[in-house]
Formats: sequence, structure tokens, C-alpha cells
Amino acid sequence: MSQLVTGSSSAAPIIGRVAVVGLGLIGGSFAKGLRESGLCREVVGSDPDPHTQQLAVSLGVVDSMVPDLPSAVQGAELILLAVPVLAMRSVLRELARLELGGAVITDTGSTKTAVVEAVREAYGQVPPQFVPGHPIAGSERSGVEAADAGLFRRHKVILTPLDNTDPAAVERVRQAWQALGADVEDMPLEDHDEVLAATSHLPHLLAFSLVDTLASRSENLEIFRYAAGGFRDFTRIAASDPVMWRDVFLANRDAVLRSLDTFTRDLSRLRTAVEEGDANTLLGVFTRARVAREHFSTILARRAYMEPMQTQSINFIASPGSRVQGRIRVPGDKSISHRSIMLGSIAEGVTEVEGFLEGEDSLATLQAFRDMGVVIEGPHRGRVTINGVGLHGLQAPPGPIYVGNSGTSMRLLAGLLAGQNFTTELTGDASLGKRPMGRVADPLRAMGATIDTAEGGRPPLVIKGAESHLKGMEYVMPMASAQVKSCLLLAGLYAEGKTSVTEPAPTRDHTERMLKGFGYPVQVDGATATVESGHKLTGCRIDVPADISSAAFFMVAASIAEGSDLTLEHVGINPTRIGVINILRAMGADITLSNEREVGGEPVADIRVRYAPLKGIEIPEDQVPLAIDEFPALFIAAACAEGRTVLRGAEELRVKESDRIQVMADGLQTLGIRAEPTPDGVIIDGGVIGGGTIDSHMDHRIAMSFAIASLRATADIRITDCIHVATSFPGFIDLASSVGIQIRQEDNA
Ligand SMILES: O=C(O)C1=C[C@@H](OP(=O)(O)O)[C@@H](O)[C@H](O)C1
Ligand SMILES: C=C(OP(=O)(O)O)C(=O)O
Repeated sequence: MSQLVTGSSSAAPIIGRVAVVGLGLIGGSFAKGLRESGLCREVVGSDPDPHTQQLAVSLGVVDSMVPDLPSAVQGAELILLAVPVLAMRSVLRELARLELGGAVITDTGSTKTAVVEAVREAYGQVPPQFVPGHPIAGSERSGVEAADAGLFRRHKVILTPLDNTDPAAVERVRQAWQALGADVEDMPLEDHDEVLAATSHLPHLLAFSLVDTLASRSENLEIFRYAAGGFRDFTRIAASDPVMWRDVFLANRDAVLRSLDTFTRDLSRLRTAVEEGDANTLLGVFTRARVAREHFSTILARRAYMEPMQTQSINFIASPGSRVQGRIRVPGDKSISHRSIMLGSIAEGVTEVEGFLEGEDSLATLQAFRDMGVVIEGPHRGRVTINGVGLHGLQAPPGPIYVGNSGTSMRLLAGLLAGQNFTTELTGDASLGKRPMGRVADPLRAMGATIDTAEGGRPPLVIKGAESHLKGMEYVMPMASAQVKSCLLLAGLYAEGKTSVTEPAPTRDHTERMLKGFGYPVQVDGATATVESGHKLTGCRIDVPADISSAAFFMVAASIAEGSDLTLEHVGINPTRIGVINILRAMGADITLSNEREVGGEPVADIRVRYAPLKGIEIPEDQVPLAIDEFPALFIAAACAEGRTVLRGAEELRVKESDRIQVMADGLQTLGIRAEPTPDGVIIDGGVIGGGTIDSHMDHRIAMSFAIASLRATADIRITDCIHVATSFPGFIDLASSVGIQIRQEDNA
């Protein structure tokens, strides 16, 4: 036995000896990183290659090299097998003959089924001490000379423990990887191989293949000479270790073949599109791919259009401030943005949208239509181009449509999807999962739709378009809801005869206005809106005004902070949305509108707000639907007003992203304000706002409202879980800071 020794690291080790078998890039990096972490007393390496043995010691990768395997693993508490997948078999056979005590064995093979098979063959069964693992890290560099202690930092390591694997062994392996800065996740074995076949093995195969194809052409020198960034980027991984990759493909044959078949099918579709000059298909594939690539990290983290990250949370810390000043334009109107995508998609021809809200909610709607085959370019600085497919051109999406936090997406889509000839499942996040969908499912069923909901009429919704035969009806809404109204009008585009919806109080009428803008006849008669099927929508231009619901935070901010003078540009002032202006004015606010004009069927204006002392009022009930999303901000105004503000007739607030009556009352009380919730409203006595910690309940409007409250607070207000602010108001902190509201973000990984 030859033993080469270097100095070792010192910090209090909790593992004794670690043996690393196979000192290539992965094994070497693990060994080196573990040595530096101080987690173990010594790291012993084993590798048959004499050059590697030398280097491993001189480069400080291991404490010592013990080339013969039995001696290397003797007395080790943790053994890492980092040899190529096909070499695993012979190493395991040798290990199986040894008495290793309670040593935990793990590996780094990139195909887990093959490794586990090899373990079973060697041992007769997989020992509980064996923890299959796979670090998702690598580099086109190979060999011990490339060993890098930081290689796994912020990379994923997937462990695929079996039913009989000892949890303590799993924990030990997890601990070792975590010491190297890796994120360790557990996954079922088969899932791992399937996922890796698609995300790692297939791209490597393509890269090797493309370079080989080009290299074997006679003009290859020319090709390589002119091969610029694209070629270099795409083929970088073709420089990876051929032996290792040969083994990977032999070991993960079936999963790779499945991925390759899917890819081959899609590639031949693209070939046909190129051959036939099918520009729409090409653009569709490219835009979908580009978006997927842009949102790669968020998709990977299952955010954005997908589940919000469980582990990530953002807190706001808003500090007491003085006044707000300046001219700003808040992002585009959320309600209008949703509708622009929906109507643009089912229109004939191209729709150009400007001022589109690039928030998670409206992006979820955009993604839903992409999933249904609509080619949508953008958004790029608020510009979106929708290549409409006509009323009957949508295609079944490949899977459930996930709309995140967005009630508007789910309810409006429900109506539209009831008219399609395919089945769709609509799902959302935990907050949306609690919101009532019976209000749309019941009337849609009455029109002939087949819809399944979860218990209590909650999401997910399964809408069986093909089993539905929609018939128009006259519906009198029990609550004032623009979402319900819009849902039924959209279903009405597909229903036999006329569909009319009567509302108990005026609600936002963007759907009616926009349908007309697309050339679709809508009859509005007092509280009743009616559509009839048999007409078509024609693509058009849409200029989305700034969202009055987002502007509302700044209107309140300027009204409560002494010395403020703020102008909000190009804000939508549709009469069904201006409750916030009416209510604030009734409280004494100084609000002036200028530059009033109409843009694409929607009135807009610049709104100037100057500080003025506010007084408490009884909020007129007819204003409630006109300010439905602005109450959290208005409650802050009430807390800063002199005297009592009373709100009634607003029970709808209890079924928004959170129970906005309860959550706001709780928050205000935390800050020292008397706020008494009632079943349909709240009673707030103005007073001095103190500091404290507020739970936003993952509700964007709660978060932003308390951030504004800081202007009048005596100490910092810390607001937890503010990630959902991005649903309606991306860039809120920066814009708020630009006018003098001091909010810091605290990321909790
Ligand atoms: O139609 C719309 O775009 C919306 C309608 C309102 O919901 P309800 O219809 O539930 O009142 C509002 O709260 C929501 O933010 C957007
Ligand atoms: C209620 C809201 O939105 P949605 O219903 O679309 O989730 C809101 O933005 O305040």
C-alpha cells in the first residue's frame, strides 16, 4: 500500500474518515470541498491512475491516496463512489466482499436505476446503508486537475433513497453535500432517470451529434472557422468526457430513448414547417421556447406561472418617511391586460397591445393562451403581439393550466373554456385554492357546461368543453362581480342564442368595452349586458392605461404625508373604477384630474394628489364595487384620518386573495389603530400609527397598503411574505422609492 500524505484541515470534524473512490472532476471536487469544510477528520482517495494519485495529493484534493480499495475504505464512515456508471459494478463487487461496519455508501452516478441494479447484483439486495445520489454539477473539464471545492455550491444534489434506506444514512449524505454548499433534494429513482434523460442526457447527445456531423463534412474547416457564438454555446458540452457519456447512454437507455423519440417527432415537425414555409409554427415554437428560456430559473424554482417557491419569502421593511413628490406612471391595468390577451387570442388577425402589465397574474393568462397554441410575441416593455386564432382556433393545452394567484384568470377563462371542444383543468396556488368558484361554475352549468370543482366549489376546475352544449340565458347576479359577468359574457360568445347578465350594482365594464373594440356587438341596457353568438372579433390595437388600483397606493400616500405633491400619469379613470377618487375626495383629499382623454375606448387622465388633512366618513355603499380592490389602501387613509370611518356592504372583501377585512383590521390593530371588523365591513378610528410586524397573508394589496402606512408611522413596519406584490405591481419598491417612500426588501432564502 502506497500512502502519500499532505496536511489536513482543522475545524471540529463530525465525521471521521471519508473515502472517495474515483478522483475525477466530481470525486475530486467532493473530496477537496469536504476537506476544506472541516466536516470530516480525513479524506482518503482511491484511484487506479498513477498520475491522478500524484496530483490528488499535491493539489490538496485528499489527505492521502490509498490506491488499493479495501485499504482505502477500511475504517471509513462515509464512502463516495465517483467512478463512471459502468465501472460501478466491479467496484461494488469488491466492496460487497468487505466488512465495512456501519459505513454509509453513496455514489454520484448520473443514472440511478443502473447503479441500484449494480448494487443489488453485488449485495443480493440494496443495503440500508447505501444512499443513491447524483450531484447536478459538472463542467466540460475533467480529471482531478479540474477539482474545485466550490463546484457544488448552489447546485442541486438529488438523493434517491429506497424504501429500506436507513434515514440516518440519508441524513449523513445530505450533511456532507450541504457542507459543500449544495441544495439537497430527494426524488423517486425512476423520476430522476426520466428527468435527467430529458434535461441532461438528451442535450449532450445532440451536442456530440451536431459537432460530429459538422466535423465530418468536407468543408468542416470553413464551418469551424465561421462558427461563432451560437455554435460555441450550443456545443460546449460536446467537450465532455466521452467515456462517462458512453456509460450514461448505455445505462439510461430506455429513458433516453423516450426523450429522443419525443424530440425527433418535434424536430420533424419543425422540418416540415421550414419546408412548407409555415411561419406561424416556427414563430410559435420559437416564442414559446424563448419565453421558457427567459423564465428558466423561475420555472425551475416552480414560480412565476407555477407554484410559488415554498422556501423563498420576501419581507418589506418600510421606514417612516416624510412626503412624496414627483411624476410617475404605475404599471398597466391588470383587468384590461388580462382581457387584451383573452380577446386578442380569440380574435381573427393580429392584436397589438401596449402598456401590458408584466405582472404574474396577467402573465399567467398570457401563458395559458400560449399553452393553447396561440402565438404571442412579447411582452417586451409592455408591448405584446397576439396572433389571434379566431373563436374556434384554440387547441387543447398539454396539461393543466396553472394561473397562480389570479382569480381573474381562473374565472374569466372558465367561461371561455366552457365553449371549447376540449377539456381543460384550471389550477392555482394555495390562496386561489381557497377562493369560491361556484359563483362561475353554477351559472355556467345552468348554461349547459360540464364543470367539476373541488369540494365547496373551490379550484381546481375541470371544464369539459366537449361535453358541454352551451345555451344562452338571462342571469341575474347575486353579487356585484365583474369577473362573474365577464365569465358569462365570454361563454355567451359560444352559446346558442343570447346571453344576458344583470348586475346588482355597476362593476368594471372592460369586457363590454373591449368586445366592442374588437368589433363584437354587445348590448348594454342599464344594468344588463347582452351578447349573442355568431359574430367574430377582429384583431385591433389596445393601449392599456396605468392601473388605478396600483395608483391608489400613491393617491393614499400623497394624501396622508404632509407636504406631498404627486402626479400619476395616464391612469385609467373608467367610471366603474373611480370609487377610490370619490371616496378620498369625500374624506377631504386634494385630487385633480388633467389631460383627460380617451384611449382605445377607455378614459384616462393624469391625476395630481396633494396632501390634505383627511376626515373619517361613512363610505357610501354604492361606491363599494367601484373601489373594490382599493379598500386595503383606503383603510390606511382611514387610519390617518381624523375621526371614524365606517364601511358597510363590502363582504366581497372577505373572498379576495385574503380576507381583506380581517387581515387589514388585524394589521391596523398591531400598529395601534382601533379597527373593528364587521361581517360586511370595518369601523376604523383614525390615530397614531406605530411600528410593528404585519403578516400580509400573501396578499399583494395588503403588503403594499402597509408599506404606504409607513409614511405616517412612528417606527419601521415590517411586512412579511410580500412576494405576491409581483402579481399586480412589478417594480413597486423602486417606484415607491423614487417618490420618497422608503421600503427595503429582505430576502429569506
Ligand atoms: O374583472 C376583473 O378584472 C376584476 C374584478 C374584481 O373581482 P370580482 O369580480 O370578484 O369583484 C376585482 O376584485 C379583481 O381584482 C379584478
Ligand atoms: C382581487 C384581485 O385579483 P384577482 O381576483 O384577479 O385575484 C386583486 O387584484 O385585488
